[in-house]
Amino acid sequence: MIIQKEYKFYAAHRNETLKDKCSNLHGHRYGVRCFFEVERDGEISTLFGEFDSRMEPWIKEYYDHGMLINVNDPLYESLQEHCRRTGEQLKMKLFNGPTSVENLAWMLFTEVTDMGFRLAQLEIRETDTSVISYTREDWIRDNRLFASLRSPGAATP
Ligand SMILES: Nc1nc2c(c(=O)[nH]1)N=C([C@H](O)[C@H](O)COP(=O)(O)OP(=O)(O)OP(=O)(O)O)CN2
Repeated sequence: MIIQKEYKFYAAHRNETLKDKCSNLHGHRYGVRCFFEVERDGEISTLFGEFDSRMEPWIKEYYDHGMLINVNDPLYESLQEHCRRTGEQLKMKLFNGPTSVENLAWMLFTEVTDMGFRLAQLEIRETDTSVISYTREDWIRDNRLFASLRSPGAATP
């Protein structure tokens, strides 16, 4: 059985590897739709609130009103320097590669799995017109790819 739950967060990012408008610092309202695989145990399976009580604080702490940033992006060095100089603590979610929605999907799939939930699929909406569907098979394939490259697509927090 599948339970769908939807979450959202607002974050800044840029994709410095794309030499177009996407390399400008900008923001999105990211939509995250989770497809949780659950087993019925009597009247119900997993309470909706069990998902929310893990997912909502996580998204709020690590993603919401933060900045997704590739540690290899020269901007990251400048932001670190800014934090050192001013003492400000900017919320940055670190990626070991471009902050593409594909890498975001891998990162979120890994984190949700680490929480103990079993995902069949994630859908990530970046814009009004662009949504990616990321399945368990995609995640397994990416894990193999990143292991062979010895460099994960995204860093854990
Ligand atoms: N495969 C991917 N393609 C693109 C990604 C991505 O992560 N994976 N990201 C971007 C940009 O970051 C961009 O912010 C979104 O681009 P785009 O859909 O072109 O933006 P629009 O303003 O045109 O959105 P509309 O909703 O169509 O107005 C680009 N591609």
